[in-house]
Parts: sequence; C-alpha cells; structure tokens
Amino acid sequence: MKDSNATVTQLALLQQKLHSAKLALDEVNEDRNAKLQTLLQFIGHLSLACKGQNLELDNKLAKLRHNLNTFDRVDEALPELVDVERLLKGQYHHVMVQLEESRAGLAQVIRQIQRVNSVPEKLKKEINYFKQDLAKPFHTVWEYIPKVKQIIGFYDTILQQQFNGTEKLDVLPKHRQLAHELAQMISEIEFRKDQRDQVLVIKEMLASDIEIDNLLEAYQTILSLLLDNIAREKSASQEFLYALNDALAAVREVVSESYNHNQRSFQLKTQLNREINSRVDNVGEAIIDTDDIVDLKARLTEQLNSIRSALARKETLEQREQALLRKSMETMRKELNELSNEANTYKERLFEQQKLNLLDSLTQLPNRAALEERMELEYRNYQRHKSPLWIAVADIDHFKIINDSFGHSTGDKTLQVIAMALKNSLRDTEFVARYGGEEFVLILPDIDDSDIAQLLNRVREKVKNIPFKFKNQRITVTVSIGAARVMGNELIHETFERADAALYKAKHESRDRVVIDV
Ligand SMILES: Nc1nc2c(ncn2[C@@H]2O[C@H](COP(=O)(O)OP(=O)(O)OP(=O)(O)O)[C@@H](O)[C@H]2O)c(=O)[nH]1
Repeated sequence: MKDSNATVTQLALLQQKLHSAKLALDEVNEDRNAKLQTLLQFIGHLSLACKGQNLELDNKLAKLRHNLNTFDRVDEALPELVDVERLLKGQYHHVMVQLEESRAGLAQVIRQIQRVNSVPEKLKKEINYFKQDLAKPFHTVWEYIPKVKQIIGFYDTILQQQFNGTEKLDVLPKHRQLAHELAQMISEIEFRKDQRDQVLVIKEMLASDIEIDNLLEAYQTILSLLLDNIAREKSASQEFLYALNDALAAVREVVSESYNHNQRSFQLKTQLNREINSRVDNVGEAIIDTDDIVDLKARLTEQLNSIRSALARKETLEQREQALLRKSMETMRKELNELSNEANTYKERLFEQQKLNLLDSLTQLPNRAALEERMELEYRNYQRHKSPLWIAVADIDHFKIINDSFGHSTGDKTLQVIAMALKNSLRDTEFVARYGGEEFVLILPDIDDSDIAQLLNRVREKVKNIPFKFKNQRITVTVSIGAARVMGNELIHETFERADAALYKAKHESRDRVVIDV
C-alpha cells in the first residue's frame, strides 16, 4: 500500500513536470512563432523595398517568404537567408556605384548649364551653390531625386527666359508689303552670276509666307550683296585711275627728261656754233693777216680741221638727240597705247553697266528706269509732232497661282517666256518694259484709235496661245491689258495712271481682256 502511494505521488509529480515542460514548450513555440512572424514581415517589407532592382534578389526573397510560411522548412530557409544576405550586400554596392555615377552625371549637366550665356545673376549664384552641394556624396536614392528636380527647375527657368527673348513677332500687312517691295527691287537689280542662286533663294522665300526674321535676313543679305558689288565697281574704277595716273607720271617723266636733254643739247649746240663761228672768223682774219701763201695754207688747214671736228661733234650731238627723241616718243606712244586700251576696257565696262542698269535681269526686257527714259523721249516726240502715243499696262492673270502651284522658278520661267512673246509681238518702233513683278508696260507710238484694240488683243491672244506645260499639265496663261492715249497737254504719267485704271477695270471684268480708256 505504502509502495502504491509512493508510485501515485511520483506519477503526479511526473505529470506535473510534464505539464510544466509542455507549458514551457508551448511558450517556446509561441515565441518562435512570433519571431518567425516578425521575420516574415521583415522579409515582406524587404521584398517590397527591393522589388524591381535585381531579379535574382526578387526571386530569392519570394522563395524565402514561401519557405518561412511552413514551420517544417524553416531550417531549409537558412541557406536561402545566407544567399539573400549576399545578394543584398552586392545590391548595396551596386546602388552606391550607381548613385556615384548619377552624381557625376548631374555635375556634368550643371557644368553645361553654366556654359549657357545670358543666365541671370541670381540663377547663376543658385547654380553655384547647387554645384557645391553636389560635391558631397549621395547615400540614398532619395537624395538624388530632389537634385534632379532642382536641375529641371534650372532648365525650365533658362528655357522660359530664352523663349521670352525669342518670341516670334507677328507678321503684319506692312511686313508683307516690305517683302513685296524687296522682291520687286531685287528683280530690278542686276546681280552678278555668282550671286544669282542666293538671290533666287531670297526671292522664293519672299514669295512664300514670310517671318520677320527671314525678312530681316533677306534685307541683310541683299544689302551685303549690293555692298560687295559697289566695292568691286569702286575697285575697278580705282584700278583705271591708278593706270591713268601711272601713265601720266611716266609721260611727265619722259617729257621732263627730254626737256632737260634739250636744254643741255641747246647749250652744247650754242657752244659748238660759237666755236665754229670763231673758227670761221679766224679763217677770215688769217686771210687778211698773211701774204705768205704757205703759211696761209697751213693756218687754213688747221682752222678747217677744227671746223670739221666741231661739225662732226655737232652731228654726233644731233644724232644722239634724235635717238633720244625717238626713244621718248616710243615710250610715250607705248604709255598712251596702254592707257587708251585701259580706257577702252573701262568704257566698255561702263557701257555694259549702263546697259545692265536699264535691263531687267530676269526677262532681259528694259526695266523701269529704261521705261522712264523712253517715256520721256516719246513724250517729247509727241509734243513736237502731236502724233498719237499710247501707253498700255499688261498684267499676268492669277500669276500667284502659278507660283503657288508649281514653284517660284517655274513662275520665273513663265515671266521670261511671256516677256519674249510681248517683245516679239511689237514693231521696232514700239517698246515694252517689265514694270515690276508680273506687270509690263508698252509704249505704242503712231497707232490710230481704230487700231489700238486690235493690236492689243493680238498681243493678248499671243500670250494666251503659248503652250505652257507644267508638271505635264497643259496650262493657259492669260494677261489683262489696260491702255490710254496721251491727250492734249496731259503729262505722260497721267496717261500711265489712266492706263493702269483701265487695267484695273479689265481685271474686274473677269480678266483676259483689253480695256481702252477713252
Ligand atoms: N516667280 C516670280 N513671281 C513673282 C515675281 N515678281 C512677282 N511675283 C509674284 O507675282 C504674284 C502676283 O500676285 P498678285 O499681285 O496677287 O496677282 P495675281 O495672282 O497675278 O492676280 P491678278 O493680278 O489679280 O490676276 C505674287 O505671287 C508675286 O510673288 C518674280 O520675279 N518671279
């Protein structure tokens, strides 16, 4: 009995111990569980933080999260934890290298910004502080992002300022008018061959939708081309004047040299003449003084020898003089020949220039200046003889459409062809000039009132029948013509204005027609 009681007590004790051990085990398990949960949470956060930075790390962290969810495989997760630790260390290093590279990149951008001119002083200072700040290393990506934002801010400020500075100006009607006038002026000026391509580009630009910048650039280019021409012309004239000056200096030198020679020769000749005269006198005296024929002969022979020698010297002197004179004449002739050649070339140039000044460079028709000259001449004739004198203004219809549809150079060719047609449809006594753009002026003397409409309609038909073909398209180009006859004592410019008004009428009466102002 005593034994069984002891056994029961022992069992109860064991039971108690077992219970305590179980409790302790539960506690341990609970603690482990809690720690595992914390670890799991940590791994979860870590996965999120690292996501996308390194694929291998992402996968390892995902596997680790999965294994830690199963208590049995906690041990299996240990090697993975080591791997993750290795990858994290590598990633840290990688991120630090990248941050350093990014910092260097930003420093480079700042250096570029500092090279931009016209950055306001305040911004310059700000950029300088920023640059100093950038010298310190980054520790996290979070330090990098605000810096990038700040740099974008700098760029934004600078660009804003630049845009404000270069704001496009509005093209106003007066600018279009200026472009039109410049185009007209260009077509009236004769440019050198090597300048023509440049001029054509400007013409095309002026014919399209211009911008203020382009217009200013066009003016600047044209001005510099003209200045270049003036400089060349000036240097050509200068060359001629230099040649003239050289030739005159040479001639003057020759003349003064031959004058000096002449002076010296004159003195020598006077001296020789005096010598000869005195010898002749001596001969006379000898004849008077002596009765001795032998002595007389001897004295005469001596005197005659002296005279002969003086005469010989005189002849040599004269020959030398002749030779020098010939030489001077030769030099002068050469100089004058050269000068006359030079003058001829210059005259030709002037003549050419004069001709060019009166010719329209595109169509080779007389230009506005030539028209003015011719109008004056014809008007004087009219005043003298009172024979009829007509002025007609012809303008190509819808020419803008040709330019716009087929290009400016096709427009130019069209103008050339029409100009030729106009010229060829007139008699020698009649005259046609390009007044500007697509407008031509005809001066028609001695045409009766009854013939003028027929004549001008023939001209109009001639243009209309030109078989133009642009881009394989058959195009008919027409002209409208207005004409007026000089009346009584009116000035020719008044007649011109009436003809222009008649043209305006023709344009409004559907174009391709002749209107005569009566
Ligand atoms: N190709 C070329 N075009 C020119 C020249 N001079 C003027 N023009 C163009 O001629 C055109 C004239 O246009 P507008 O004045 O509107 O007259 P349009 O189109 O002929 O119309 P209407 O005269 O009303 O029938 C413009 O497009 C000018 O650019 C030139 O030398 N060459």
